Amino acid sequence: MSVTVRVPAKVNVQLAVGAARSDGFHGLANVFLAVGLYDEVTVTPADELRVTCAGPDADQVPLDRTNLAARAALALAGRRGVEPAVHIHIDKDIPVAGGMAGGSADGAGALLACDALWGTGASRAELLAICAELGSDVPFSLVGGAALGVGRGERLTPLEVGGTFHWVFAMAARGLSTPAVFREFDRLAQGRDIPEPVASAELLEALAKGDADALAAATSNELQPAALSLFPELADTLAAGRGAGALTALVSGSGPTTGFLARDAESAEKVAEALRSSGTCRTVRTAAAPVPGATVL
Ligand SMILES: C[C@@](CO)(OP(=O)(O)O)[C@H](O)COP(=O)(O)OP(=O)(O)OC[C@H]1O[C@@H](n2ccc(N)nc2=O)[C@H](O)[C@@H]1O
Ligand SMILES: Nc1ncnc2c1ncn2[C@@H]1O[C@H](COP(=O)(O)OP(=O)(O)O)[C@@H](O)[C@H]1O
Repeated sequence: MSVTVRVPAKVNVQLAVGAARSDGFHGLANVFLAVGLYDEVTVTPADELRVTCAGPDADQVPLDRTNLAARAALALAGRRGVEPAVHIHIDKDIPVAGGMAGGSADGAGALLACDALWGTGASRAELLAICAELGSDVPFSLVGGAALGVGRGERLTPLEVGGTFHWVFAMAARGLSTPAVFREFDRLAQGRDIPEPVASAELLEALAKGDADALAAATSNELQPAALSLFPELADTLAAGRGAGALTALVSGSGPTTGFLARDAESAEKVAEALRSSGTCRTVRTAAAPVPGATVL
């Protein structure tokens, strides 16, 4: 018997970043949108905990106990006094170290899958608490849709979305480390006053109305200058997408994946084609949003 869970990637339509806290994390106003690019996590009873991974970026995924899926299984088993004897297989389609929360998706997916496989019957609140221990982005991978994350991004309020948004994502030739991007943010912020991060009222209204033009006008990512400082070539990718008619172009979270909001599916295909022939990125994908969070198939 096995259980498979499908989990989406995310893009941050707003990422407001506060000053570094004493625990090393940064306070955020993080507006997440779940997008239709997915990893699938399958768990099967086995003699001992084992992780395997398939997909274009599989060689970059750790298969030891640092894998977020393994950590999720261990965390649930530890709390519930269950042996973590499970084979976790990840079918990976979300780019690795791309700023789209692929590892977080696998953590949330493994948690939900193990809960179903072992019949632990953990409450939603308990699952969310384990997710928050695993990483700041992991709770959102469980809930999906759209949400505002505050604290370090783990305290979520679901948001209403009044329509479908059409996105194009350009994957870069190499990854960017999230802690390195936050460190670069701190370096660039030295000597400046950093305001408390707050969600933009215009942005929340644009989401609620499903208004792509208004959303494009309101998107912002305060990690973007840091990501561009570490990976300057991303500016060429952003320019290529803008030139092809994207309503807005931004770095996704800590990057280096870049996201382009298009007016409709047809325009998204045009932007994708232009990015493919621009020679400024590794692969290009289109995806609609929002989509549900981790789901047992
Ligand atoms: C930036 C964001 C935006 O959604 O995601 P990515 O774009 O990397 O996917 C997130 O804040 C990343 O969340 P996640 O990848 O879960 O990070 P965590 O494992 O919790 O933390 C990794 C490291 O990032 C830094 N970090 C993370 C979150 C936060 N609010 N402040 C931080 O300073 C810390 O250095 C921390 O040690
Ligand atoms: N299941 C997983 N999939 C991908 N990366 C993982 C996983 N578990 C742990 N990692 C580690 O997390 C790092 C960040 O990966 P990822 O979550 O894909 O990117 P991001 O934090 O930029 O969204 C990787 O470089 C890898 O070392």
